[in-house]
Formats: sequence, C-alpha cells, structure tokens
Amino acid sequence: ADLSTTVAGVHLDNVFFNASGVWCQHEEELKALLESGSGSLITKSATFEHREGNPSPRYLPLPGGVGSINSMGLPNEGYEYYLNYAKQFDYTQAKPLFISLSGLSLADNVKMVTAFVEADLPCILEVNFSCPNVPGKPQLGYDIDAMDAALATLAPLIKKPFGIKLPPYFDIAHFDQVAAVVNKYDNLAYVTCINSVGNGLAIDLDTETALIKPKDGFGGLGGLMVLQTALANVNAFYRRLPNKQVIGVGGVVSGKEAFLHILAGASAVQIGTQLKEEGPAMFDRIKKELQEIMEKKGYKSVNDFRGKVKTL
Ligand SMILES: O=C(O)c1[nH]c(=O)[nH]c(=O)c1Cl
Repeated sequence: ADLSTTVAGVHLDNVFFNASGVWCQHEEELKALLESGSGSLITKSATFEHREGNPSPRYLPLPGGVGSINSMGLPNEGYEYYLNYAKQFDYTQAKPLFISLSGLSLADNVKMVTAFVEADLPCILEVNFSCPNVPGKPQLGYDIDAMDAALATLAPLIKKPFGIKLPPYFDIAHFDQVAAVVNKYDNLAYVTCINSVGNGLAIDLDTETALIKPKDGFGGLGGLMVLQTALANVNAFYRRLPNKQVIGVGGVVSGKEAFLHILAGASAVQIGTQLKEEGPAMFDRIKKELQEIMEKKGYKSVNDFRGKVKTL
C-alpha cells in the first residue's frame, strides 16, 4: 500500500514524521530521524537565542500508557544552529526538512524568518503559535487577532508555502474564527493540529505531589488521551480549509490512530509521545501497521480514504 503524500508542494515517501520537539533538538537526533523509517523530519522549535528551558523533571509519560505531560520551556540551540543545519542539509535525499520557529516576540519571528528567507533554502518553515510552557508567554494561537496580525507580517516575508502549528480548540466558533484567519493567507499552505493540550496537572497519589517541576506541575498533555481532540481539530480544519492541508498530530501510537487521522483529513501524520517512548524504530512498526489496515480494507493509497470520515 502506498503511504506517500505531498505537503506544501513537497513529496514525502510516507506520511509519518516526528512532532516538533521530540527527537529533534540536536543534529545527532535529527540524523537518527534521517536514518529512520520516517517520511520527513522537523526541528525543535527555535527561538532567537539558545534556551536551557524549564527545570527538570519537565517531561514524563503517564501511567497506563494514556499519554504524557511536558513543560519543557522551549529548550533549543537558538535559531542559527537550525539555520546552519538547514544550510548543510542534503536536499537530494528523499526526506524534506521542516523547520519550526517559535519566536518569543513577533520581532524575533521576523528576524528568524528573514534569515531563513535570505538563505533561500528548500526547507519548509512552520511557525509555532502554540507553545503552552513559557511562563508569562500566552499562546498566540489563543489570541486570534494577534495571530492574524502576526500572519499579516510573516506571510508576505516568507513568500513560499509555509505552515503554522496550532493549539487544540474546543469550541466550534473558534474553529470558524481561526479558519477565517488562515484562509486569508494564500501561501499559508498547511496547519499542524494539534499541539499539546495546555496546562494539564498530573499528580502522584502516593507522594501527593505534582509529577513535573515547572509551573507548579502544569504542562502540555499528549499521547493517546488527546486522540479524539486531535481528530476533531484535524477534521474541523479539513472541512474549513478547502485549499490547504492539515498535518495531524496527537494520540498516534499505532497504525490505527494514524489511519483515523488520515480519515479525518490529515495529509501527513506526526508522532510525539510514542516516538519519545519508543524511539525512531517506531516508524517501521507504524508504517507496517497502517499498511496492514489499508490492505484489509482494500485501500491502495492514503489518497483513497483521506478526509472520507462518514457521519450518521
Ligand atoms: O515546552 C516546550 O518546549 C513545548 N512543549 C509543547 O508541548 N509544545 C510546544 O510547542 C513547545 Cl515549544
């Protein structure tokens, strides 16, 4: 079965890659992704300056395989590290490179975008509007006018097709309002849904203590427990953005959840928590599982069922 796809005009041999933030902060991790069964790779969201991020423990899987909680705090090498990585990247091999930018201000995003545009590289830029873990920095994705203003500045600068990483929304009116903004920008080619479900609180019964250290234990939720919210956001934007694509992320632990994301409308599928727990060998497993499901159902390509979720 054919798992290949196209996102923002570039071809991926298969729909799978890492969720930004997982296995992608350093070039050794990115090398492992290049050598894995993934169809692409995306870098850790970059800020203008290098950041250590929040104090540990700042990531934990939750008991029973239900998911994870993280309050990493945007640790990254600083955007020049990723710009240099993108400059030396071998674009003749099969996997396209996505670069995630998460400036702490619009001015920082402008400076980083300008540097990448001047370098004129084949990588695809993705602007992260949804980091929930920087104390004092509200998520732009939840301030729709501010996100619109940022896009009004950034889209013309980027010129080429680019994407944005969105937080989960939970209200139909918000799907409508965000889609109205996204549809204004022709070169905004795709949205990646969802980032972690912000500011959950995991507490240990025995110690009666929050699991992670930053922000009194408040952090973004990921993994299987956010699957249905992820599917809703993928499908809501798939229905509302007819000339754009949706990359689905959230709750993918096997070929089954990947199949559901594509059925909901995803053009590509990213994996975070499960990749963090299993490592890049996971991609070969999940590709096989998706192909088995497709073969059982008689689908030859992911294009045969993308967005075809039925309703009652
Ligand atoms: O704490 C983080 O680094 C982080 N964690 C997330 O769950 N999503 C993000 O976009 C980021 Cl930037």
